[in-house]
Amino acid sequence: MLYVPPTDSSAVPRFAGFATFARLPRIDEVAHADIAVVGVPFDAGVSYRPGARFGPAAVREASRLLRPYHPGLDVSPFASCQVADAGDVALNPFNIGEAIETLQHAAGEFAGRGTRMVTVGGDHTIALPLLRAAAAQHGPVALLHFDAHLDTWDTYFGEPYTHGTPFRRAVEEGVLDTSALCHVGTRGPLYGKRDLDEDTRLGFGIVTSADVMYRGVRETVAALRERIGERPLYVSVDIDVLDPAHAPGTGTPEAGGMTSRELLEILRGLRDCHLIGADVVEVAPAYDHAEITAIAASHVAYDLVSLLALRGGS
Ligand SMILES: N=C(N)NCCCC(=O)O
Ligand SMILES: [Zn+2]
Ligand SMILES: [Zn+2]
Repeated sequence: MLYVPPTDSSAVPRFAGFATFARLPRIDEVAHADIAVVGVPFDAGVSYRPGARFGPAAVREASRLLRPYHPGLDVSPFASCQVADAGDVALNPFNIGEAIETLQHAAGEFAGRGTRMVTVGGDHTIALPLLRAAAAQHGPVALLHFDAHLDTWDTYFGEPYTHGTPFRRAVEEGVLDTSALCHVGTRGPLYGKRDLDEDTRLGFGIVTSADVMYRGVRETVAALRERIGERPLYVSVDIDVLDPAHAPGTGTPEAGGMTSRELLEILRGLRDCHLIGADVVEVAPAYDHAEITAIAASHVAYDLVSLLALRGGS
């Protein structure tokens, strides 16, 4: 099967032309997309620095240098199935509830067309509607949540739908398989010890940023694979899981984070898992330097696309 490839960077310089993710075709240029990279420029759910609404554009711009073969996974993701850039889902920036509904509906439409999504945010609020849509298709899903933060807090200023609360809502709504949930890269001060107790009660395991350092990537991957098993898996990557040295351009940075090398290697360790969808969120380019964060996020998205592509067009 021949798939519409990205623009050939030896024919058209990679700094020329429209910035689609990895220079992929737009979704309207292909008959069918097996995998779509979807931007969600939305940041009305943030508790500190705003700006993640500009994340998708920055990640696309930073993705021009990606190449078509992934040696770590031994896959050419754009040749093993049709991958396309679906542009952005336009959400109401003044109404979080409506924005969540709109994204859930859009994600359901991708699923209905047989297109798996790698979503580029946007703040972490968007994980909730994406998980709802994933569960509508697969039943409650396993979740690996890469983040400095738990994002299982209850409310902010009395509001239930924020970037600090999506995974508590997801558990309450029954869209997650509570036997297969884990945060990875957690660190930094909390509001109280109760945060951890409540998080455990919701069903989450935690591999902290320090655990990754002490155990190393191999042991970390083994523990995660054990927890996830064969279940349909959703991966949510908050770019602030990386140390601010590796991802300064984000809204709620915390010192002591993982390196981008650790994160990418852990993701590659998930090659045998049944990944059904993923997101990369919280890139806020206004605080970035030399595209460090956007480049890291573009590589994370490329790895997630590659993991999905390992299963071909299915
Ligand atoms: N970056 C995300 N998703 N959440 C951080 C919320 C931390 C806080 O405001 O206390
Ligand atoms: Zn975070
Ligand atoms: Zn988060």
